[in-house]
Amino acid sequence: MENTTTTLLEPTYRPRLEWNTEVYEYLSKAYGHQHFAQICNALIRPANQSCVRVNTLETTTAEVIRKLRKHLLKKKEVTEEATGNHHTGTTRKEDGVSLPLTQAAAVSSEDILPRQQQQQQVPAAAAGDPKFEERNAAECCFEHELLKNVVLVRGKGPCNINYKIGKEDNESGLKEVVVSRKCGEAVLRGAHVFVPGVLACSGHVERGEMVAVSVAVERPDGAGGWCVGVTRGTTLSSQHANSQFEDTSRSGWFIGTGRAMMTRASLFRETKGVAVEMVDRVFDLPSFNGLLTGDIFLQNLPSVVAAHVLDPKPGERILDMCAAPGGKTTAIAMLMEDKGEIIALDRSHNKVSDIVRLSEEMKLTCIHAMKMDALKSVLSESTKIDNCLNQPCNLDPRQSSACLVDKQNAAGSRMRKTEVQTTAALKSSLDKGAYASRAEARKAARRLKTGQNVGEQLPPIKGFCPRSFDRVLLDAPCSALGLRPRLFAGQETLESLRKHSNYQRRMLDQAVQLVRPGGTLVYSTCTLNPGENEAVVRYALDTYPFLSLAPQHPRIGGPGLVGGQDVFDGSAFRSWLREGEQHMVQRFDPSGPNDTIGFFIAKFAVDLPLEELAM
Ligand SMILES: C[S@@+](CC[C@H](N)C(=O)[O-])C[C@H]1O[C@@H](n2cnc3c(N)ncnc32)[C@H](O)[C@@H]1O
Repeated sequence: MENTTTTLLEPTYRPRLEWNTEVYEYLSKAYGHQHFAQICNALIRPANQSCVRVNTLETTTAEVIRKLRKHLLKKKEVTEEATGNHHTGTTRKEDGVSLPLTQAAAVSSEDILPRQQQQQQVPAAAAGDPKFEERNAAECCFEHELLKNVVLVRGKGPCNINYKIGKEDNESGLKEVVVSRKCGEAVLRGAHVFVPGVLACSGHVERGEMVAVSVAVERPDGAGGWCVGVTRGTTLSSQHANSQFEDTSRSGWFIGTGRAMMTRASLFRETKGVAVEMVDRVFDLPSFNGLLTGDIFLQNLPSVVAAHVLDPKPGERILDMCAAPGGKTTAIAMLMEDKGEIIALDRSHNKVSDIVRLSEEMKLTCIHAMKMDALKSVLSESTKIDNCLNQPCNLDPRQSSACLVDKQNAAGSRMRKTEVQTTAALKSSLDKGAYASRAEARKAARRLKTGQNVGEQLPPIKGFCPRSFDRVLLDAPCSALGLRPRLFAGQETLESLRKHSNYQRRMLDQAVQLVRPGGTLVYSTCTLNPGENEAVVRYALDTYPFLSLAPQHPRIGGPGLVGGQDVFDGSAFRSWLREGEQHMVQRFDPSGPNDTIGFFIAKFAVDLPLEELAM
C-alpha cells in the first residue's frame, strides 16, 4: 500500500492530510485534481460556523439566539481575562472574509497576522464599547435564512498562535502536550483536552502552567503502513520542544495553547477529567458543552436538511434505520411535533442507549429506539405468517405496525436497561393495532403498569412488515470521508470503499421494502465517495423501477456527479447519475460556499411495484 499526502501551508497550522494513494487518485479523478485539492484543504479545518438546531417544542429560535449572544459576550470577557489579551485595534481579513473585531480579538498584537492577509485599522472608539461588542455578538449568531429552527454561530480561524509566550529567558518557549488525533479533532471543534486524549507531555509540567498543544497524526511508516510516532506516557524532551515541530516533518501539529489542569504525573495517572483547558485556539469555535441542554442540539447543517427533506408529518409512522446517536431522529420528531411514531434502529446496544438518552433530554415521546440489525429488518414471509396472528401484515400499511414477535426465541432474551423503551414501543405499537399475540400484548401492558421492565423477559422484535412505514430514512454507515475537521484519511482503501458501497446496497434492499406505496425513502451519507452516493442511487433506480428521484426541499447543497468511473481494477464499472438526475440530489461540498461537512442526500418516491399495477 502506498500513501499520499496533501499539504496546506499556514503559518502555524500546517496540516498534511494523508491518503491511501489509490483512494487519492480515484477521488482526484472523480472531482478533478484542483477541486479535490480544495476539498482536502477544507477537510483539515473545521467549518467556520457552528450549526445549532433548536428544540422548537421547548423554546423558540429567538430565545436561543438571545441566550447564545449573551453567552458569547461572556465567553469573550473570560477569554480576554485568561490570555491577558484585550482589544488590539486591528482586524484581519481571513479567507477573503473580513472579520468583525471580536472575531480577531483573541489574538494578541504580538501574534503574527497570517501572511498575505490584509490588516485594517478599526476606530479606537470601538474598543471595549459595549454596544459595539453587542453588535458583533449579533453578527456572529443568527437564524439560518431557510431553516427557521437553525441558529448559526460564527467562529474564526485559522489564527496564528504565539507559542513562545515568556520565551525571553527560555528559547524553547512553552512546554508541550501532544494529544491523539481524535482528541485533536475534538479540540479543533471547540472542546478542551481530556485526560484520555493525552499521549505525551514535556517533563515537569505544573498545574496552572501554560502549555502548547499539538496533535500526533499518523505518518507513513516507510513500509506501506502508518505510524503515530508517539506512545502514551512519552516524556517530551528538549528535542521535541515546539521549535523543533515547526518544520514540516514534525510529528505533531500545533492547535493552540492552554492551561494544564493537573501535573504531568496526574495526567497519566488519572483516568478522566480536563487535562488542559484551552485558552487560545488555531480555530476559535464556541463550545456548547452543557449549554442550554435539551433546548439545543449541535448538528451539522446537512443533517438538519436531511430531516427536512424527509418531510415527515405529524401522525405518520417513520423508520430511521441507522439512528444512533439520534441527531436526525430527534430532528424528525420535532418536525412531527412529537405526534406519530418513529422507530429508531441501531445495531449497537450502547448506541441505542444514546438515542434513548437524547430523546429523553429533548422530552420527545414519539421515538421508540430499539436494537436491530437493519439488514434483517424486513420480516420474511414465514415469520409473518407465524407471528402476525396469521394476518397478512401488508393489507393496510398504515395500520400494520411492528410485527413484534418470535415466540420461539422470546424465552432466551434477557432485557437490558435501554429496552425499557422497547417495551414502550411494544405497547405503543399494540395500541395502534400492531400484530402480536394477545398473550404478548397482555404481558407488555403488565410490565409497563408494574414498572417491572428491567431484567424482565421481552419478546424480541424481529422485524417489520413490508410497506409498513410512511417514510424511511436510511442514513447509512459510510466511509465518513466528508467529516471535518479530519486530520487523517489514510484508513480507507479502495477495497474498504467497495465494502461500504455493497453494505449500503444491502441496506437499501431492505429499506425499499418497508416503505408503503406512495411513501418516501431518503438515503444519506456523510462521505465524498461517489461509489457510496451516486452509485448507490444508480443501483436503486436500476434495480427497483418503482423508485424515482423526488424533488428536495430545502435545496442548499449542489448537484450530484454525472457519469461514472472504472475502479477496482476495472472489474466493476460504477455508474453514477445520468444527465438531468444530478439536480434531484443534494451534494454538500466541504470546499463550497456553505462551508459544511461533505454530505449527500437522495430522496425517492416509492410507487407500487409494476407487477402489482398490472393486476
Ligand atoms: C451515520 S451513523 C447514523 C447517524 C444518525 N442517523 C444521526 O443522525 O445521529 C450510522 C449508524 O448506523 C449504525 N449501523 C451500522 N450498521 C447497522 C446495521 N446493520 N443495522 C443498524 N444500524 C447499523 C451504526 O451503529 C451507526 O450508529
